[in-house]
Amino acid sequence: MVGLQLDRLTARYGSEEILREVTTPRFPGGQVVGLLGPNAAGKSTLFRRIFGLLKGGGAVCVDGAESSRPIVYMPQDTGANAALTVYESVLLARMQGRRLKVSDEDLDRVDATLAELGISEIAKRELGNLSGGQRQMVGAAQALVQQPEILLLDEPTAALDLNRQIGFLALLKRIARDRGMLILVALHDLGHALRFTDQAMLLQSGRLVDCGPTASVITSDTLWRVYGVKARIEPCSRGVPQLIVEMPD
Ligand SMILES: Nc1ncnc2c1ncn2[C@@H]1O[C@H](COP(=O)(O)OP(=O)(O)OP(=O)(O)O)[C@@H](O)[C@H]1O
Repeated sequence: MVGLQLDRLTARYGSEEILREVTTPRFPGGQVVGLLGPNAAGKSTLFRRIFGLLKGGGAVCVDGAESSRPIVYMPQDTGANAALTVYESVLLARMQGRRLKVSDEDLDRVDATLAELGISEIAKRELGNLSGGQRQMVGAAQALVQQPEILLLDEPTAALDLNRQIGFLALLKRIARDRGMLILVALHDLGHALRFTDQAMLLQSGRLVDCGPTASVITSDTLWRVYGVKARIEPCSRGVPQLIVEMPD
């Protein structure tokens, strides 16, 4: 099964150093790993660096991959080519790096991905006419249809309503477990992170300040230190950890 480990990764924009020697343990396939941290902490930059869009020091170590291009990245803003339908855009994403000839398996995979994400009914709509949430789901479909071994998702739930946020994150957890995929997902909702991620990486000003099982990373102490928020974590009646935020004075 695939694994990913980051070894002293750095990245800069011009002369400004953004990532400062980010080193992690090996994350194995089958897990969902939350990438957490305040605005401008460097989450998107880390994804770009892992995916190879940015160069820098250190190493992205992938082991156990079966394909030559195991990583797929869904950026925060996936953009929209208005001339394409949803179906065409997802098929186009599927064909990236493959032979030009579309097979029945490719078409089946597009259908299955749209169905899995609950967006089959908008397959024939043009991208330019979609709502923000619909566009975000299509972006997720474009990423998942490629059947990556490692998937990097940058705030994939930011435009989704509560029902779809929960449905989508639960789906990610199932997909990771069932297909042995490693999913790294940047999230601002720490309650969702507690519920849906196995491990978490917490970034602050380009440094990894904590990494490990999510419940050990999201604590009253780190919330105060990193986010400046007073909060406590308590299990609900079903034992699921809940984040209870205190109002600022
Ligand atoms: N193309 C760029 N050129 C120069 N600086 C950039 C560029 N992209 C991002 N930055 C800077 O790098 C830092 C990290 O940005 P990044 O987008 O990685 O943060 P983030 O943790 O994803 O933030 P957010 O939660 O707000 O999306 C910020 O200070 C940002 O202004």
